[in-house]
Amino acid sequence: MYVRGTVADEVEVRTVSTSYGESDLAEVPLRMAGDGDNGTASQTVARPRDDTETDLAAGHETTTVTLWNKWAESADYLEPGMEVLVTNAKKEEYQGETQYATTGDSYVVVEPSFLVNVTAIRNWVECPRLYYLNKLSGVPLNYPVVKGTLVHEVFGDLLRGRDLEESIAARVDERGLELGLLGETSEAVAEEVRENATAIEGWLEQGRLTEEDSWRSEQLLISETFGIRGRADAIRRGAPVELKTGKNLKKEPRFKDKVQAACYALLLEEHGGDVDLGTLLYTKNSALDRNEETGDLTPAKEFTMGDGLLKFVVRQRNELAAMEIAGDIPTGYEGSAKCEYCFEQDTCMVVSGRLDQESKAGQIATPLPEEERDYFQRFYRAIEEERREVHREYAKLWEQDAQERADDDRALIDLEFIEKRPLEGGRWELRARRTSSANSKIREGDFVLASDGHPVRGSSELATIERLDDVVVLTADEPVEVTRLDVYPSELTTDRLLVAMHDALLKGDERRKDILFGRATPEFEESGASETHRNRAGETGGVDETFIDNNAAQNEAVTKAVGARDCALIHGPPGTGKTYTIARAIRAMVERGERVLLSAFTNRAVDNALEALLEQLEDGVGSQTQRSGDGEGVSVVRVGSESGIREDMEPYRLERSGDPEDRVAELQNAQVVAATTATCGSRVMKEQAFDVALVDEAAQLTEPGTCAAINLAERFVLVGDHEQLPPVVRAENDLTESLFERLIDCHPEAGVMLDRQYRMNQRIQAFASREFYDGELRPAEPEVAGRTLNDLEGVARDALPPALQDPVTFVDVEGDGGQYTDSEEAARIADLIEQYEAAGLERSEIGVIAPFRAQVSELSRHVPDDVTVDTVDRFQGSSQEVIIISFTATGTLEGPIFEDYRRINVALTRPKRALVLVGDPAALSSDPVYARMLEWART
Ligand SMILES: Nc1ncnc2c1ncn2[C@@H]1O[C@H](COP(=O)(O)OP(=O)(O)OP(=O)(O)O)[C@@H](O)[C@H]1O
Repeated sequence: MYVRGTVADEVEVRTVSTSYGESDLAEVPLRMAGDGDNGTASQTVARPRDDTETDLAAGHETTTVTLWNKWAESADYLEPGMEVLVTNAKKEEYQGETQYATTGDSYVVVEPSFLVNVTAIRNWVECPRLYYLNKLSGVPLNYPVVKGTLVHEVFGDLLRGRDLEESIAARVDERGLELGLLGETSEAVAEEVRENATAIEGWLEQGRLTEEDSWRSEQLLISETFGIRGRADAIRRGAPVELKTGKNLKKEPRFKDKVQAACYALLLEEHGGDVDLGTLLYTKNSALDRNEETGDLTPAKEFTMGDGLLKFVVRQRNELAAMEIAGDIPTGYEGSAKCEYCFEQDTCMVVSGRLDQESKAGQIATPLPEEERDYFQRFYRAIEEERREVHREYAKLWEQDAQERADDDRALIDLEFIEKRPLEGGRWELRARRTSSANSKIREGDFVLASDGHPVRGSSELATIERLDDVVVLTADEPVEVTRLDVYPSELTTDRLLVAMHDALLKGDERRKDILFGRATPEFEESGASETHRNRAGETGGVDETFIDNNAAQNEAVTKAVGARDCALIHGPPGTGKTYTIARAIRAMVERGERVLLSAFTNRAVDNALEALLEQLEDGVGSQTQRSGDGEGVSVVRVGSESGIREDMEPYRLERSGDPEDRVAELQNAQVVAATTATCGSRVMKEQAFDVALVDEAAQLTEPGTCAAINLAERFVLVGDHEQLPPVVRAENDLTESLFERLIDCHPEAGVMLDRQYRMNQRIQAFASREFYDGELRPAEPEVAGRTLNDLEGVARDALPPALQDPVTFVDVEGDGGQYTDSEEAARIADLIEQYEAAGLERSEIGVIAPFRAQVSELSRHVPDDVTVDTVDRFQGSSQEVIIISFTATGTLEGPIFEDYRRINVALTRPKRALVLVGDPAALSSDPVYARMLEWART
């Protein structure tokens, strides 16, 4: 029987005398979420399946659960509000009340929904403080790590039956760029990987891999009971095999390695296995070491997985989870590691000194100013809250059923499996047919969980989506008879935010921090030759040039960007030529011999800006742009994955595989490097340095997200519009305000607002200009101000009903009273589209925006497929000839319909020639902003 609930009050831990001697116990007051009895009491783990929930499930009663002996240690970390799960509990009647207690077979799991990574538990056992430091500063690019990854990849290949030499050659080739950055040659690395791999091959050949041996290479495992997830290197006869590239000449496996194997054993048990054996394969303990007296001759060390070890692992996991939930910082005293043997001792002391943290290793270095320490703490917590939201996403993998996941756009379900085909190198291609056209967040190129029905309980594997239309084509390491795909929540973004913040504060330049914290004012070169500018190459020059002759604000923006010694901020309302201005500024910088980083939040924005830059460079420098730096012209590279980058930018994409020297030359010699801010936090990009970083869409980036890019450069230019969409974050905290917005407030003198727009008819822009830009936004040219549908070929404005002939129209629909959908509005919008079509407009020139996903689905049922229908977020950055907005509100309003007024600004500024607002005037006029909008639309 399992018991699960929330700690209702303080927990008391005490020692009692029993007939077996002294025992610790903890009485946990628990508000029950449910209990269950799976009827198989002999099983070690009773899994909390829905079908096992019984009596108390609906009761939410408070009871007491007694945790005995070592489980009392886990009770030490419990705080009211935390969740606890006890497996194999026994029910007891005490003074007429039902209580529970652990048995000899019980596990106690603290915060089971918080999925802890197996490697995190391993690091935690080594030293909790080390685990924290790794989290803060990330793993830098270094040879042992790259080599370790290569050996693991070759191991996987060998298990899948690939030839050793072929595998080594292919895997080393794939890492050309990283090896180049590390100054390694392919031959030397291949040789070293071969040495390591020989141990593995020898072991596999020792007759252990017989016909009966059932093997599986890497497997992603998630345990909803223990709150652990991880990817086992291999599973042999149902038991975990872990590969270690480090040396171990002792007879016994290292304890932390055993811990790792034990985690996988727990995961496998939950998946129905009965695991009592673990194997650790040390590649540096082979025939090479035979002469060593102490050496064990076989590289594989098998060990029995005792109950004590498995429980120890869960207790360690509990300690880690509890600390993460409470947001505490480990000091190092929690573990038994000895600081004097630790490679990270210096780092540990510096971090604790700079942040004034307690550490077993002690403190050195002077503390950061108090405001920086406060900032660190605030953002550390904010990022960790964000991480918790990602963990909640994991929990939804088993808490929601298939249909709920699909309705949330997080899964594609009910696929019909077609086939699995072996690929070269031992991987698999999987195909399945979609049986519905349901929407989802899953896109081509995504990494997803492909399963035969359930992502956690069934057979599942991480797979890449190669193609996504009626048939889904995936590639994966292992064949899965796929019938369902789930979004795989990734912590990579949060990991990188933390590292970016750490780098900005602990490694950051003092002048930069003075600017970020408002302690100094940004400086600019004066125009005129008296002031000089010196770039990294030592060349000088003044900003005394007209860059753009038909738009004064854009010209000022470029001048500021080029002449900024610290930073410049370009505020660009919709359609004001942000991309054009960025491109012109980069061209000017490149002409001055500077090395430039071009970044943005999304791949789409990076590609747009790059496209504009390529046009500029061809106009300006007058020579071909090219990828590698050894010819004439400006060398430009785009760093990112093949699936993320737009096809026409592919020629500029930095290839990662190939000869290390060539690859690294291509990157190092590039004058312009374009990458998303997430990629700027990658190990490869962190090795790069730039004179200046230009960041587009900066108002949509969190502060640490922006830091990932600007950390790499001496000065920076942020471009964005804080009156449009804010950063996309799950939690409500400090991350919701962008660095761009904060700096515009803090250093208005560093900002320029682009005030001429090239998109909207004058009538359309009037409201947004007044409401969001103090009336300063104006059409750039008479042609823009006067644009109408008549200018479009084949369109006759007169053919439209009179109401639609005006560039802005309000269509009054009372609505059906639904909360998130409105079928009346949807039906009316379908009619409007027909009317536009009848007047000669192409459907692809019309866009429909709705505040809720549910209304987007409703609209999709009414309007033809080739009309784009979506929420505002998907429309940001794009424009259409005609935009129709479905307000989906009847009667009254509670707060702004689009959550935030900035969303309505985005919606209203997408059209070029016609805007139609569809809604219930009674509801809209109850909000002052919408009331003003209504008045404008109706006049
Ligand atoms: N100085 C200029 N002279 C002529 N055309 C311009 C100028 N600046 C921008 N444009 C044109 O205006 C249009 C919008 O420019 P751009 O795409 O750079 O705007 P944006 O501000 O990036 O747009 P969004 O609001 O969608 O992000 C483009 O067609 C561009 O060529």
